[in-house]
Amino acid sequence: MAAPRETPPGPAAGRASVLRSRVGRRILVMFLLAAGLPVALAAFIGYQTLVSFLGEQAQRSLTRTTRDGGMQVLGRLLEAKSLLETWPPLVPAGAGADPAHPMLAGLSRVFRGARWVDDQGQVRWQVGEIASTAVPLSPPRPGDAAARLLLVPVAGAPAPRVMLRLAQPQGYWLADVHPAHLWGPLAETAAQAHWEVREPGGPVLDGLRRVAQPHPHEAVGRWTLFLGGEFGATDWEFEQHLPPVELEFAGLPLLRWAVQLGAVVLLIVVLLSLTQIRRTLVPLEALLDGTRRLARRERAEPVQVRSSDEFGELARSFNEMAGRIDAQFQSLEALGLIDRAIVSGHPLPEVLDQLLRQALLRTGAVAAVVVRLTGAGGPSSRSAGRPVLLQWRLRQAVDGDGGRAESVLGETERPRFEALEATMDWPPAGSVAMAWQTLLPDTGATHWWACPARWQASCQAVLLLGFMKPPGRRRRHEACDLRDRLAVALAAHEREQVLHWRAVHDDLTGLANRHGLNEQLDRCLEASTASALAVLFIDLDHFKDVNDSLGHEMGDRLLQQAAERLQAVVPREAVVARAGGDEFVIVLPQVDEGRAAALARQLCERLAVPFVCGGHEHVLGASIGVALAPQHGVDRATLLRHADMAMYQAKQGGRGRHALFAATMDEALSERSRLLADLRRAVVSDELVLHYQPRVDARDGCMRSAEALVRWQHPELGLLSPARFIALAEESDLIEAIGIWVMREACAQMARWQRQGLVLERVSVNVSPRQLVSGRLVGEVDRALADHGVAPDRLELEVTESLLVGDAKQACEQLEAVRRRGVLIALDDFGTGYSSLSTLRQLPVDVMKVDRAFVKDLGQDDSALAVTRTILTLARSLGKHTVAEGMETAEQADLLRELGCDEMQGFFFSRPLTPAQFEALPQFAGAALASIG
Ligand SMILES: Nc1nc2c(ncn2[C@@H]2O[C@H](COP(=O)(O)OP(=O)(O)OP(=O)(O)O)[C@@H](O)[C@H]2O)c(=O)[nH]1
Repeated sequence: MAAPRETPPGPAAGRASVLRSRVGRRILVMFLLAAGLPVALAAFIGYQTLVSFLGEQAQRSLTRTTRDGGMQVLGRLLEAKSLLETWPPLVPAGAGADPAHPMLAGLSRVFRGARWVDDQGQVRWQVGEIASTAVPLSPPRPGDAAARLLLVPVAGAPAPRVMLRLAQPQGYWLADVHPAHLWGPLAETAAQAHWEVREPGGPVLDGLRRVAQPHPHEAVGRWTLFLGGEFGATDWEFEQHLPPVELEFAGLPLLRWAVQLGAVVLLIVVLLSLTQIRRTLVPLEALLDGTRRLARRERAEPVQVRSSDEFGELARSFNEMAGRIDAQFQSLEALGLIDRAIVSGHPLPEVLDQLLRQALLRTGAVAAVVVRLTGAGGPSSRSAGRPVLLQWRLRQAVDGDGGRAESVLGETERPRFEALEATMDWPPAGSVAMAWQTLLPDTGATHWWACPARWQASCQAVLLLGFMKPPGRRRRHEACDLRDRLAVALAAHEREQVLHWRAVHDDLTGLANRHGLNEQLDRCLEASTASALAVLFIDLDHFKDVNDSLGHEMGDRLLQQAAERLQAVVPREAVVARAGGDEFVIVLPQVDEGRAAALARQLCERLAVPFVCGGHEHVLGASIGVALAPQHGVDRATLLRHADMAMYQAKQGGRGRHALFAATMDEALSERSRLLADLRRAVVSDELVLHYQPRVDARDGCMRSAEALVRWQHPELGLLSPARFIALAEESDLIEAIGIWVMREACAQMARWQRQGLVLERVSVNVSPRQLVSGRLVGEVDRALADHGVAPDRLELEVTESLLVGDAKQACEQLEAVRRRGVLIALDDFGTGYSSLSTLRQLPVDVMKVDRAFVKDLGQDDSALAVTRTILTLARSLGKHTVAEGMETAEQADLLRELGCDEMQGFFFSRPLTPAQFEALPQFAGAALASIG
């Protein structure tokens, strides 16, 4: 293929390009070969035939002239013979003496010499010279021919002498034939040819001058002269050699003629072929150029081929195809622009406007309208569920602004739109004008075509196109393409909206999530620079218990109910969000402190109303912290943090209430966070220590066991009691790690004492309900006992009644498992809880500890004595071992002993002691402790 050229070829360029085109050259060469070869072949064959014919002719003529030459030589011989015959047999008198005798003159012209020899062999007469030495002078023998030619070689001569012997009645003639006379006829033509005369196989006879260098291709004419009859001699062979020049010259005109003819033929062929090639190539070039332009996606100019043959037909088809492809390119380009706008997330109105413009341009419509049927404006929109006349554009203002009314159509329009398949003349002619048409300016359309844009089987929208006359198939096809884009654009927009909605909303409650809260709070803060704004941080009280006791599903339902209650209470303009877990945040724009506090109170009351879930009532309540902008903060983070602090304060203050943020809270909370961080470090860096408080047998005052109590040796604050950090640990989940550490350390200490020979029956440690919730208690107990080689019955675990609030079943199962190993379980703070007797009865406990609240009033308050008695009686009736704690006086000890308590513990006997102090107790050896208080 020819290399692509940039300039489009005109007719002149088309002509010039005939020889530049490879195809053109190839065809031309083919034509030339097709015509030239036969001409050349014919010329060659003709020439050869002619040359051969002329050669034959020449040969024939040569043979003829050779024969003529031979015949002339024969004539000379005959002349010589007749001359001798006419000579008288006797030498005429005086003849020999007179050299001017006319006979002698004739004789000397023919012979070089002649001699008459008589019968006796006497030379009677001689004229001229005869080479007598070389001549056999023998007389003719009888029977010899009268005339005889003799060839007499002469030393040094180029040819033998030709002698003629003629017998006469009294003698004979011997004459030496003059070579000039004999070979004269041949010598006349010696300028063009040369002759050779010889006897067969003999030497050359003629003695004529020879061409020095014979021509290699000379022509030769041969003829044999019979001499046997007349002269009794051997035949002479005549050869005439002629150079070939004459023959070639004879063929030249023909050659010239043939060349000229061939040239004329070739010229005609070239002209004809060029004409034909041009007729083929010019349309081909035009088509090729058209194809290239099409490939370059340049605007398709029709290919100009003015002929009615196949090329004309091809050009017409090509133009048609190019037109279609061009239209498709443009369509694809337009669709590509729309696609790009969709993919790059351009705003929906922009995408729709682009689409409507293209609809007008590509379909020839005078009006293009989008009616949206689904998702129009989101669930809260006034148009929800009703068709919306979303956007339109008219041909008469294609470059101006389009219309974007978002006009909501009547509910009755929906079924009409939904029932649509792509239809022409919709609504049918003559029907009442549709409501949507009245919302548009005058479009001038006489026919409407509706294309329903479906997405996942639901009709999202309808693209309505108004025409002046019914559109053709191609235009309808274009409309369908645009309709598909419309479906995609709307679906993408909707998906975007859903994704955004999901990103800023909480799935469970439908409220704003933390991201949504951040967005909206920022927006409110921007809008309320001048006015006040309140942030309410709400945390449900003891919500975890609901989860633990009823499961997460119930917890979820309860969160939903709480969210509904919040929304029902707050004003319309408030933002309600779920910040996470059981935490909600309400942003109240334009409220003062009093209004915010009143609303917080109202919310507390509302949330304190029991929730009904799963057929049961649940009392929850909430703690609310209130922070106000601008006095408590002007940015989102500060306001939320301060509201959270206030909420914490409300929790600390007893829950079910609200608290307004105060600057001091910040201080307290900062300290709390510092302490929490220190505690986290303390657990891993051995800052915790155990002190042991002896427990004394009420009967004999001997120390039987001890309670391990944790202390924190803070590097800066000194030794801290559990009251300073256990609550913090409980809130932060550090309690489990602390509980495990306490149990392991107590076992380790027991093992050390054991190795020292110090005997203690049991050590008791406190177990947090959270240790039971985690489900790891049994494993940790096993590991602690095994690691330190302590018998299970030397360990006692103290639990509180609060374990029954959560998943009591799981807690009891774990305690039962521990108990089966021989470890004792003590119920701490017995009497302060609310457990029913039947529940208590089922608890897997061995020991019941009477709370110090009852013990401390013994001897001062009769009711305390009554309660303590009841508790001890109850415990005994259940078969439990009893321990009373908080013993501070001897009176209390006496009373408890009287009431039948098994063991006692308190300052009266001993404060909690370090291991070293504990080891130093003399009672460790079994003495009564009563005396050491
Ligand atoms: N059902 C349910 N529970 C959740 C969800 N998100 C968090 N929680 C639980 O909600 C509880 C919130 O814990 P806290 O607020 O610390 O516990 P609380 O019992 O309310 O304690 P106070 O706030 O001190 O009264 C945790 O147990 C979480 O596991 C949720 O989406 N659904």
